[in-house]
Amino acid sequence: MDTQARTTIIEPLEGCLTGSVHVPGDKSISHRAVLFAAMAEGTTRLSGVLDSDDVRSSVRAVQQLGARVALEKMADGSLAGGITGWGAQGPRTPDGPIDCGNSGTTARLLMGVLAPWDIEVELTGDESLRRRPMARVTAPLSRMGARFFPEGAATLPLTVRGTRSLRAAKYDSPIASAQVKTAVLLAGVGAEGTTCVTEPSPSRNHTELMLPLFGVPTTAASGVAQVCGSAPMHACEVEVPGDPSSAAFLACAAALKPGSAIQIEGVSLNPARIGFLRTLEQMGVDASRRGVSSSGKELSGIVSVRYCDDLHGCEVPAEKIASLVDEVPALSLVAAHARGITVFREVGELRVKETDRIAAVIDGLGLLGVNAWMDGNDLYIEGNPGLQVPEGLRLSSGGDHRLAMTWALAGLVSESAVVVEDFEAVSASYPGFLGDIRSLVRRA
Ligand SMILES: O=C(O)C1=C[C@@H](OP(=O)(O)O)[C@@H](O)[C@H](O)C1
Ligand SMILES: C=C(OP(=O)(O)O)C(=O)O
Repeated sequence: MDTQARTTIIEPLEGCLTGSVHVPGDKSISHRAVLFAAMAEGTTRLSGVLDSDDVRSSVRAVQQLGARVALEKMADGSLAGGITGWGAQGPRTPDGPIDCGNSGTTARLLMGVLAPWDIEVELTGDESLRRRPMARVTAPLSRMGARFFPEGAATLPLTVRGTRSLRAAKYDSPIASAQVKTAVLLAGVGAEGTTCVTEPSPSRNHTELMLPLFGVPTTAASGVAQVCGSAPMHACEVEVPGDPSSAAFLACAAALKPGSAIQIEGVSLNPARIGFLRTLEQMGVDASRRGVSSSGKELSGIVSVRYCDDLHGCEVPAEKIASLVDEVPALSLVAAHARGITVFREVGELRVKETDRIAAVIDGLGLLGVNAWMDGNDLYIEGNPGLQVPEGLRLSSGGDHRLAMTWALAGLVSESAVVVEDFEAVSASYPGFLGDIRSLVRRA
């Protein structure tokens, strides 16, 4: 690998992928573990926390708000240690704005964390985060009594003004978003009465599974997530399993690289997160999972994936998109190598992630010689079995970690190198991606 002026040359893998690997901690669960520990009374012990730029944004934020963080880097690269929360005393007013960096989860969840306190905090982020929609969270929180400035602000920077007299709410979310659901539920933890959220299809449920560990009465049944406030949160122990969204990149690599057969160990097998395995299976891939342990109600285990020499297109229905929302770029690359057409229904949300991932996938696959298009909010990909990347191909991540890994994958499984601009964006979620994938290479 050569790095020059923010471009990285990704050389093809010199052999198939075999053996076992552990992926780093789950990003969604790490954010929640850090934020909930900061909200709680006492010292929460955490292990397996992902050390990435996005999670560091959450860690810095809670430090600015008065939580005491004593996390250390472990030999396996994870963070472990204690976080002593502000508990009943509440967060303190930070010295200046809180910079959420590139992390949508940090910004949106913090709004819910701050809403039930008499505090004014300015939130901001990098160029990408300052373009992303925030009204989806400010609207329900405003109905509960929180205020946001400038009045009507729909993007960062904005100032949250919370209130101790926050009202509980019943919120029928128009989108399946775990960030929206979590922000409302966290606000509800500090409001008197029952706060509940419904959504059009199930989004990831890590919040509902973790809040009871911190002593918050929480239920989730028949599509309704509910908390009873106001509830004091107390310290507990949280063990973070491996990230299925990171595992998905290794799984897609194994499915595409001839001769490969890998096991990914210690991965979260939360059904709301492993839609990518079902989609790979539908495309003909031998992909399986085996649960071996659990932390609280989060199951984790081993994912096994083998190379597939007869990939075929499939249809992913709208109600399954939330279970693989961050994996659509990587799965699109697999679809680009498959026979026939793959369609991902109702993926309009991808337009407002770190980049417009729809435009990026269509443009990037176009440069690979693969036809992809949108019809309404459905993404279509017409695969090309035997696809090889053209010599000298240059693709840009646009600063988006999922695209950095998707375009790297295009080169890793091909016969020619690919130049990826701004590959460093991987540090948002999976700084060790290239090292992990190369650790699986066995020369023929
Ligand atoms: O709650 C979370 O941890 C996340 C929810 C999803 O976003 P939305 O809530 O916007 O769907 C996902 O894309 C993001 O990577 C993490
Ligand atoms: C969309 C993502 O994260 P966030 O919304 O936290 O920036 C992602 O990790 O792909």
